[in-house]
Amino acid sequence: MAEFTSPPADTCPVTVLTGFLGSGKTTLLAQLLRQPALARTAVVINEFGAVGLDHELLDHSQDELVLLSNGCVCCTVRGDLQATLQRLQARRAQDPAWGVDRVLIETTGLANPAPILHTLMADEGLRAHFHLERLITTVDAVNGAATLAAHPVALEQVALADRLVLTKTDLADAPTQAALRATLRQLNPRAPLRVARHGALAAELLLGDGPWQPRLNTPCAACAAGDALEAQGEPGRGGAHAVCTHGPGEDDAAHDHDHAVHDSGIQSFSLTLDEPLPWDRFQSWLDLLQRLRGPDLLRFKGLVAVQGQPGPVVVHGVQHLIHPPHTLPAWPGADHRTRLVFITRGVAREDVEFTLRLLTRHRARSAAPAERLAISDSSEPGPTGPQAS
Ligand SMILES: Nc1nc2c(ncn2[C@@H]2O[C@H](COP(=O)(O)OP(=O)(O)OP(=O)(O)O)[C@@H](O)[C@H]2O)c(=O)[nH]1
Repeated sequence: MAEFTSPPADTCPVTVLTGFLGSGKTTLLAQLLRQPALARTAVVINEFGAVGLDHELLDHSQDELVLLSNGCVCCTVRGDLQATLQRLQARRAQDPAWGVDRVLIETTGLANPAPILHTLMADEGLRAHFHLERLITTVDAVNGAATLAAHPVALEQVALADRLVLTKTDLADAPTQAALRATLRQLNPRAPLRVARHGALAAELLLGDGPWQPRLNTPCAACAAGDALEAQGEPGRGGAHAVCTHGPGEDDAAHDHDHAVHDSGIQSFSLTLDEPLPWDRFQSWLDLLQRLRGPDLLRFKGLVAVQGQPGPVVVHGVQHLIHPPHTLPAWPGADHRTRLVFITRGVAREDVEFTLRLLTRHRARSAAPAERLAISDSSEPGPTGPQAS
């Protein structure tokens, strides 16, 4: 079992920022990095898909930004995280003028924090130079309850946090928020719960206060969390909780949670298009895709090159919610092509690409795109959130 003693005073604090897909991690991070408390922070961004976009949208020195893409720091690119931290430490040692005195790791929305904590706490080489300061979990006020009920990894993210941040409160009504707050309190009674509107939150409310304090010799946090959900009449871990196979009393962090969470029918793919698109047709396609496959579109985001626009349109969708797109005055990097990233459950890349190309090139007069997408017509209601404008 890893020993959890106070970290040496001269080790560098590491904050892990996690939260389910689209729950507002990057939005919060962007706001935090504007504050003096995080001026000397190296940021490690982990993206599930092969194409990363978040790093392009963050206004942070590229010298202090590392992208780990195409895998998850809790499993497939865990070794990359170790190597990245070792490189950061070597740079800090060689170049004191670099001035980095804090590391912030934004995980993918599908990451289980337990193995990440284990990496940070059990690797002796890393422990000599870094200590875990905070585990911050964002929870989306609109999708939070459904996400906690459907995705065991979201329970882990909430249960292990020592700060919870409720996002998108501007989009959720008071009863929805009250019910979610009650659930979060039950899942994790000790973590202060903060609210961030469009990421706005004082860094002092999240950081400081000494190192992260794990609960030792308790049942797995997610198992306990699942039990709490069941007690509320929600589907908790039940038979569907595939995360933990150990018994009460084992140390969460001491065994490998390298489980099948990413294999349960969830896939990621990206599309790149060379030619700028007509916005109205792109929007029609997005509406169709969302209407027919919304519940299975766990997350999509992208930079869209639009005909006649100097900068890209940024699009975001989270389950049934399409966030209002916004236009950037200029492209953030050298690549000016449309890039779309999808994380889906059972929506085939070929169908998404076929319908996108068909609808954006020729205004479809037949039902072909709808037929192609309506593999399992969800007959779910359309988006309840704000429509793309
Ligand atoms: N209305 C509203 N939208 C928000 C808020 N916070 C975040 N968003 C929007 O939610 C969408 C997803 O936010 P991100 O910060 O990219 O979420 P994320 O957790 O980093 O997403 P992934 O890591 O890609 O899964 C974006 O369109 C944000 O603008 C909020 O408080 N209110």
